[in-house]
Amino acid sequence: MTDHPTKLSAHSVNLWFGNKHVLKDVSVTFPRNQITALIGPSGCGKSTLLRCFNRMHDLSPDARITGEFLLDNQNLYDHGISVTQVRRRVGMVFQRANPFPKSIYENINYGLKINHIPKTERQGIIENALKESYIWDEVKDELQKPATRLSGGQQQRLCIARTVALRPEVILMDEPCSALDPLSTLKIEELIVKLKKDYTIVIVTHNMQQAQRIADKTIFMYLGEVVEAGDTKALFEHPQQEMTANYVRGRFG
Ligand SMILES: Nc1ncnc2c1ncn2[C@@H]1O[C@H](COP(=O)(O)OP(=O)(O)OP(=O)(O)O)[C@@H](O)[C@H]1O
Repeated sequence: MTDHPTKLSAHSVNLWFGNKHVLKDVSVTFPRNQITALIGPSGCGKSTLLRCFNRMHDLSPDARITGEFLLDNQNLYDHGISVTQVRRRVGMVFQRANPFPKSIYENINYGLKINHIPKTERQGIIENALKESYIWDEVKDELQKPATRLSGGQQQRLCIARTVALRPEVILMDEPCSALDPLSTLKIEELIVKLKKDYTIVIVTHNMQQAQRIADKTIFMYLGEVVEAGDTKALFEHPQQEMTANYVRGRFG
C-alpha cells in the first residue's frame, strides 16, 4: 500500500451535533486509487465522517466541526473553495439509489449542464459514463425512459454513472449495496473494483464480506473514534485491538 500516496485525509477531526460529540479526534488517510472501507457498529460515526468530505454538514445549523480535511494538499473547508467545487472533485453515492424523476439520459445530462459542460460534448460523456458504470448495454436503447422504472441495482449503477460523468477524483459511497439483492450487489462490487483504476474510493459498509472482497484498506470505528486502520487482510485476520477482533468476528455490532 505504500506505493499509493494519500489522496484524501482528515486530521484531528472533532464533530458535535449540538452537545453530542460524534467524531472524536479522528485522523484517517485514504490512499489514491485504492478502496478503503469504513466499518463499525451502527451509530459509530461512519456516515458522519464520510459526509464531512463533501461538506454535507454545511447546512446543519447544529453541526460544529474542528480539524482539517485535505484533498491532496487542499483544505476542503478553505474559504477559497466552494461547496460546488468540492463536490465536483469529491462525488457521493448514497445508500438508496436516488435518480431524479427524469429520463435516464437527463439524469446524467443535468449534472453536466449545471457544471457548464458544452452541449456538444455531453452525448459522448453520457455514453462513456454509462459504459464505465456497466449499464450501457442494458439501457442504450431506452435512454428516454424514466430512470425510476429501472431496477434498484440499475438505478444504483445509473447514480454511479451520474457521479463518474463529472470526473471526480474521489467517490464516497455510503452503504451503496444495502438496498440491493446479492446479484446486484456483486455487480456493483465488480464495478467499484474496476473504478479504482481511475478514482479513490471510500465505502461505508456493514457487510464484513463485502469489505474483505473489495477493500484494500479498512478502518474500524467505535463510538466516534478510530480504533484500528490497516490493510484489509491484516485487519480481519490479525487485528491488533481486541475490540476490532470482537467486531470482525461478529461478537457485537
Ligand atoms: N444531523 C444529525 N443531528 C444530530 N445527530 C446526528 C445527526 N446525524 C447523525 N447523528 C448522530 O451521530 C451519531 C453517528 O451517526 P452516523 O450516521 O454517522 O453513524 P453510522 O456509523 O454511519 O451509523 P449507521 O451504520 O447506522 O448508518 C449517531 O448517534 C447519530 O444519531
